[in-house]
Amino acid sequence: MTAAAIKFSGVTCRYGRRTAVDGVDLDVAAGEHVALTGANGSGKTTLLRAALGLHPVTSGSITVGGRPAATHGEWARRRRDVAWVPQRLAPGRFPLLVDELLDSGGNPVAARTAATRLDVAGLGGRPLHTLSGGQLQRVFLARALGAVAAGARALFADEPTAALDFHGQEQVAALLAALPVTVVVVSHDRAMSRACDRVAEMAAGKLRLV
Ligand SMILES: Nc1ncnc2c1ncn2[C@@H]1O[C@H](COP(=O)(O)OP(=O)(O)OP(=O)(O)O)[C@@H](O)[C@H]1O
Repeated sequence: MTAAAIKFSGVTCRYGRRTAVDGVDLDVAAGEHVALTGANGSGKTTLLRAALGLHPVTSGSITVGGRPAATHGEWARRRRDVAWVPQRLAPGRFPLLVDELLDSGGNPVAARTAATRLDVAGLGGRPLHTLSGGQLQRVFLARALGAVAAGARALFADEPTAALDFHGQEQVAALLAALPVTVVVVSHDRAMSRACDRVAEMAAGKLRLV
């Protein structure tokens, strides 16, 4: 597995007439770990979702390992290349079970090993919407670690420790720090920022390096 460089060039995203991400340029080197911080509503989630094709880019471009994504096949590859830990469960999803989610990352054995490490191994038969916030974050992370084992070259995580207890925050920061892939993690958690190589801060849709 080789880590992938990620390049955001002049990325602008809108919700209707509201600009959420405003001309963001960010180069993340292969294997680098970047913490993305900034006030609530400053555009962090939108920026990562845009890189995964979950929100449209109004202008600019995002490449992973030098590859843009435009066609259906290219987006499918992008989602294999970038493991994703979302902030919360998307509304309106059918009642997926924990085991089904873990298996969907591409390496069920690695995902279940990660689930054991993250203390959620016993939840396999439960529908996702019945989990607590912290349990759900651990399950999403276990799935993403399965995706990395299956060959993902980067991992994006959106506030993966927000619902975790103090021990969980330290555990997840250490786990992400040890990953040999490129990591971009949205976090308000200082332990996570310290564990990263670099901190980038967003303010009102724009990015500045700290
Ligand atoms: N579905 C949506 N429809 C309309 N506006 C949205 C939507 N999602 C986000 N926004 C707006 O886009 C802007 C950026 O939101 P985003 O969720 O990217 O911020 P964030 O930095 O991740 O915030 P937080 O730290 O609170 O998670 C905000 O002004 C927000 O209100």
